[in-house]
Amino acid sequence: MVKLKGKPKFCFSTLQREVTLVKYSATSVKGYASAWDSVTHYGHTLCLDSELNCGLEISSTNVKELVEMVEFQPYATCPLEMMSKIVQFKEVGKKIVCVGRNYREHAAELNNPVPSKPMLFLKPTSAYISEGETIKIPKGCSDLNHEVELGIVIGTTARDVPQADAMNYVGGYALGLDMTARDWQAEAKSKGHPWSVAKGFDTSCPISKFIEKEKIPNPNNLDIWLKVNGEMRQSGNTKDMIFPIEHLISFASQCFTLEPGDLLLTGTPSGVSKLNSGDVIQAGLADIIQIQFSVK
Ligand SMILES: O=C([O-])CC(=O)C(=O)O
Repeated sequence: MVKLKGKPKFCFSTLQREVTLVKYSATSVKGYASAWDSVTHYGHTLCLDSELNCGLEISSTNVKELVEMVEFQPYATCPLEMMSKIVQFKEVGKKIVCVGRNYREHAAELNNPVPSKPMLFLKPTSAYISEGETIKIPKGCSDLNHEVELGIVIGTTARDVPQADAMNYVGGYALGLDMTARDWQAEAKSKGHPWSVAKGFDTSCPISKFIEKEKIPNPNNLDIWLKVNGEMRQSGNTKDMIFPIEHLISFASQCFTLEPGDLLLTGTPSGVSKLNSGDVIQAGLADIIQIQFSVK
């Protein structure tokens, strides 16, 4: 049991009820919790002690102490109900917005020009698979490629947001693969057709579980890598993105209303290569998360 010292000072309203944010420290994360609610928030289940309306019982084993009351945080304008929902972004999100050619070396390896503004395309959410499921080489595809990417999970509805405010709309992150039928993409490119089939087929978006926003203080400087059968194929850093996260969110929000749970995939570093049935893909984001998928 962790007890708050003194009276809560900072309150804000959610759709449900008035809550107070408190800050607690843990060995690995810092999180925010409501003192009068029982919510799963950033992966920690927090329960109100009914006797002490300033008390919190935190079920996570590594929470050490309550640090302080915190001031109103812009991202907390997302109602707590919604915040706990975006952890389920695969279920609640309505779209996957992808960015093409956001790393110079990747544009060069496929002989593509570097874009002067973000190049966006969409995948359907039916493309999602989670660990334990298999990437299926689509029938008729003879050149399935991996593209590892940092994903941004939108936390709050974003429309025409300026770059300076863009990070306030981030709810969290995920590590994703933008699986690409390269032969189908090449054919579409040559005919001036869209990439929907080459990029949006079933199982074309293997994705990690939700990563808490707090775990990534600077998403614009993160090692990102991918191995096939234990061999490193892609090894990059998000600092090499042509358009950083703030730019991408701002730009994308001028094209589409970004809604809570939507995913923005930020482009892939160089090293993409052909996959075969039986291959095993491992990918990682700094020391934050690793994923594994097999190909069939
Ligand atoms: O298929 C491509 O090369 C475009 C793309 O998605 C990326 O650059 O991440």
